[in-house]
Amino acid sequence: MENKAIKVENLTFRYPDAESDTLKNISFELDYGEVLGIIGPNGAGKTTLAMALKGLIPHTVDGEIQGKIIVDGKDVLKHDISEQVLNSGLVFQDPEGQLSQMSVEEEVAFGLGNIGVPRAEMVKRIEKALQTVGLAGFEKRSPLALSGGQQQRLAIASVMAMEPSIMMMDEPTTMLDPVGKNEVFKVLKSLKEKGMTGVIIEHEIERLTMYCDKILVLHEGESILFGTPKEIFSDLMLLKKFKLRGPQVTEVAYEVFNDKEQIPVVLDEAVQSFSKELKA
Ligand SMILES: Nc1ncnc2c1ncn2[C@@H]1O[C@H](COP(=O)(O)OP(=O)(O)OP(=O)(O)O)[C@@H](O)[C@H]1O
Repeated sequence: MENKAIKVENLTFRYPDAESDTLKNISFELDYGEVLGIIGPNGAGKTTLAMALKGLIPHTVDGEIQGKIIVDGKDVLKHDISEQVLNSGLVFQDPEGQLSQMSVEEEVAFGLGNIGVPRAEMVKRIEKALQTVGLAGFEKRSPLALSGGQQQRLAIASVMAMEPSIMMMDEPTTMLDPVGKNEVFKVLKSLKEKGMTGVIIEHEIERLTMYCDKILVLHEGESILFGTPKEIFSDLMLLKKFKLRGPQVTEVAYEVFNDKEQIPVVLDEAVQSFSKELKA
């Protein structure tokens, strides 16, 4: 039996008064336990797609939508937004903008209260979520007194505690300094190891290759490429056609290796390929 975490079929969307479609006939599937990275230039439609997967489109953001979106077995276009909260959690770019409560533990509790999680269960979930993102011991602090990386980890904990079947993140590290970025990527890596199903919009291609199972490349609202990081990033010529770059190791290796089948897309792989080349 077919059981996909996400199934998108011929999704087309147009904002009210827009002259053209922002999403054009997009189709892809994601299995449970897989992480999808969405990349593409500014204005390609990445955030719009994330909002559609989450059900914000069309339930809170208006527009003309066609096609099918099934997330965790539910038809997003037919279900009310309140049901989507349980389905998929969304972490945004701006860490401070998504925090509103007085203390770290209240921040995590807030969403749980909204979905009616009983008190005892809430305490357990808060502890587990803060532990996972490395914020145990910060329960009583003000979210606003945290660093950017800590704030974003708190935002992730708040979403995680709701136990959504799919975690969605829209550029969760873009506004962070290198230390904050590393902190968040470490958390994402550990969530991935725990079997998280996720969707992440991210500009840091090097990072994406490390923990995404699939990559979707959007360009002017169209899904131009979909596949494994290896399939997508080793074809540099194709990426360049759409003004995208590959991981740095791939770009360097492309100049060195004749056998394009052997082009690495992650650092570990590159080290192996280069040492083999040097020995040859
Ligand atoms: N509410 C809206 N009404 C009309 N057009 C919109 C609206 N929101 C976004 N758009 C347009 O839809 C297109 C896709 O925007 P979107 O934010 O989804 O792209 P993106 O790939 O996430 O870009 P970025 O990388 O800059 O965040 C853009 O042309 C944008 O101007």
